[in-house]
Amino acid sequence: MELEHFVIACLVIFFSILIYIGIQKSKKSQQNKGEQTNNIKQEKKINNQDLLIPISIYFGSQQGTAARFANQLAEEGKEYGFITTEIDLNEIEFTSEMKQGKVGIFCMATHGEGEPTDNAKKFIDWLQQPQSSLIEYKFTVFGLGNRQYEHYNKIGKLTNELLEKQKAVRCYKYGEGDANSTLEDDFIDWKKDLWNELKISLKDLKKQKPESKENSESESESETEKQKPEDDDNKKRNNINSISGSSFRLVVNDNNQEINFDQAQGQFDFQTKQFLKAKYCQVISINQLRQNVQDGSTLHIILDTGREGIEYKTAMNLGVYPENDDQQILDIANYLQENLDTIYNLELLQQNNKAKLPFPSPLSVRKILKYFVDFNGQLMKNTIIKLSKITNDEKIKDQLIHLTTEEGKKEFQQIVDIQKITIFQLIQKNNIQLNLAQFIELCPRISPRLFTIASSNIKSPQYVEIADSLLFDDLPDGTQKIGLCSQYFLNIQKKLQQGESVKVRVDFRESSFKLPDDPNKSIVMIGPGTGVAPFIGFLQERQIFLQSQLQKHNEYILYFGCKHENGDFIYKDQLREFERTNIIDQFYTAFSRDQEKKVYVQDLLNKNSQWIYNKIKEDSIVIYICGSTNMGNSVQNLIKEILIEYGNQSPQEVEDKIQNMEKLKFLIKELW
Ligand SMILES: Cc1cc2nc3c(=O)[nH]c(=O)nc-3n(C[C@H](O)[C@H](O)[C@H](O)COP(=O)(O)O)c2cc1C
Repeated sequence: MELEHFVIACLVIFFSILIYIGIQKSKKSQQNKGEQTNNIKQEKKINNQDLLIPISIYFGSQQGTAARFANQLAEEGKEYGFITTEIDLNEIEFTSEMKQGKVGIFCMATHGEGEPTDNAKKFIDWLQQPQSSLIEYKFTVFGLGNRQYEHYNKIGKLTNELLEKQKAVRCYKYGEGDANSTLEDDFIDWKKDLWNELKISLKDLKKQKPESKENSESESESETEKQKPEDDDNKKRNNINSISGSSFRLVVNDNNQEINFDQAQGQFDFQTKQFLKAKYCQVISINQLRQNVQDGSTLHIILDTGREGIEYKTAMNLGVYPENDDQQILDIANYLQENLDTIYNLELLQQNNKAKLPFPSPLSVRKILKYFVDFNGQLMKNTIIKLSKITNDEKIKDQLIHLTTEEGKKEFQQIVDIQKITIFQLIQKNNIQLNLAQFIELCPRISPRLFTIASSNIKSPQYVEIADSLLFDDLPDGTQKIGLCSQYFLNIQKKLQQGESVKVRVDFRESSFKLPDDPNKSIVMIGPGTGVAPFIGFLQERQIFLQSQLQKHNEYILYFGCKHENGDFIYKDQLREFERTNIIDQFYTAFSRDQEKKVYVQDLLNKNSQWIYNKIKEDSIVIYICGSTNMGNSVQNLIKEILIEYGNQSPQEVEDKIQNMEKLKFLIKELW
């Protein structure tokens, strides 16, 4: 009997322990889940009624990342009860926007060689002058840069320093991110406490009443809904119930009339605005520039700018707006249960005069997907979070959120960095049901791809030439992923071969590569691979110049490098002809893999170090470096070593000398 009691007592204790462990485990897992959600949403939100402080989120962006970050902050800020508006720095009057009582968050990318983006140039100039309006203005800055560049995040840092110098008041710490590795994580880390700290540091600022202009999103949305009653049938036809935070909806247009891009009016997303300003050029030809394509492929593309309207300059940059592949567009339309020919009108949901449209309308599904939705780009955590809000399947929701957490970091890297999964693949894999408007809101717009023009406007004012080294990523399953623009040009090449006429949308941008004003200055051009492109234009120009000159006053020296003389020696015949006809005075070639010991352009340059030193000392040369950042950094380091060795100068003196050469445009770089 006693034994029986003892056994029962033991069992009770055993099961109690089991139950206790179970409860603790479940508590812990709930806590973990809570923590994950909190990580995403930050410490939760403030009451809309309490705080409606307007915050402007400015961006200096070239290719759209800073604009995307600004948009993300604007959406998040609204969730926290602020009245946030993202603003292109090119579109405002600074003195009236930036003054005491106002708040600005600046997302600033650095471009060129430590330069502001095109849309931030005027702002940086303005900020460098004394501005009394900035006294007591509240600000914070996040810089976007890439550590491979010498002037890492120069513009983010400069904006931050100048605002401080102008006696503006910091309301949150400065942050910056590295596009070479951890940009989005750096951004997430920086903004972790942003909204909660702003809540404290801005508490004394003038608030706006909820019913006044640019209302909070939920209110404006319901207002719009009130204005546009819809029956069920209509709702189905109009297809769209967008994700939370959505700014527009799509309504079927029965007139079947698409908009002509040149007549588009309204306020558009940063990249859509750039797209609409761009112009179409006819493609004349696309040919292979390499001798063999075993190791890769480089295409030579000739475009006709038309006889009037478009003017370009030698070695300018050309922005190409690639289009999505037709088969992919069809697959996506099928998945979204859309007909490619359906034409939609786009209607803003918010009564906000600063809201931006993602594309002009009326427009067909085909064209929306073709021109305005980047579904092939690198997946960002913010996109995955948005996707998790769309699915109703809790398990998938959790899996998606997990990917964006610290614990899911390895999986994220595997899926995004290694497998290079796209947003559409992720949607398909998880069988997530969504509509076209949701898909558009998930994806960024397509960024222009920048090329340095490889022709001279003096030799051929009507025709622009570029070289595109095609981008292929090897995937773990043995297949390859091809870059959007590479696929685009290959598709065009096929169409041309079939006799079709094709146009591409392009714009022209200033570059720092200009020939010296002084015709007596010699130039050293260092451009391995497609880095040789701007020098083709320079050499064409010299050819024309020398035809009318009896005597040369300077020298043109070219350093070119590639893997094999009979493989990837692009522009080979043209360059050899320039050499033969003395358009190039000295031509040095480094074929890195044609002999046992690898040789690069910097090795050849090193052999001529005494000559280079003498010329730098006399200020009689301009050195141009074009190509990869790695190569550019190695060449620049070599120049520093030469100055130290022959000039007997200290490292600091050499740094100053290099800076001065860059300032005087005796050393000009274009690296990517
Ligand atoms: C042509 C080119 C030049 C760049 N120059 C710099 C630079 O000098 N310093 C730097 O920190 N980052 C530089 N970057 C990196 C960009 O700042 C970074 O990629 C950023 O995320 C781009 O933002 P955006 O897409 O808004 O233009 C450069 C990028 C490109 C493509």
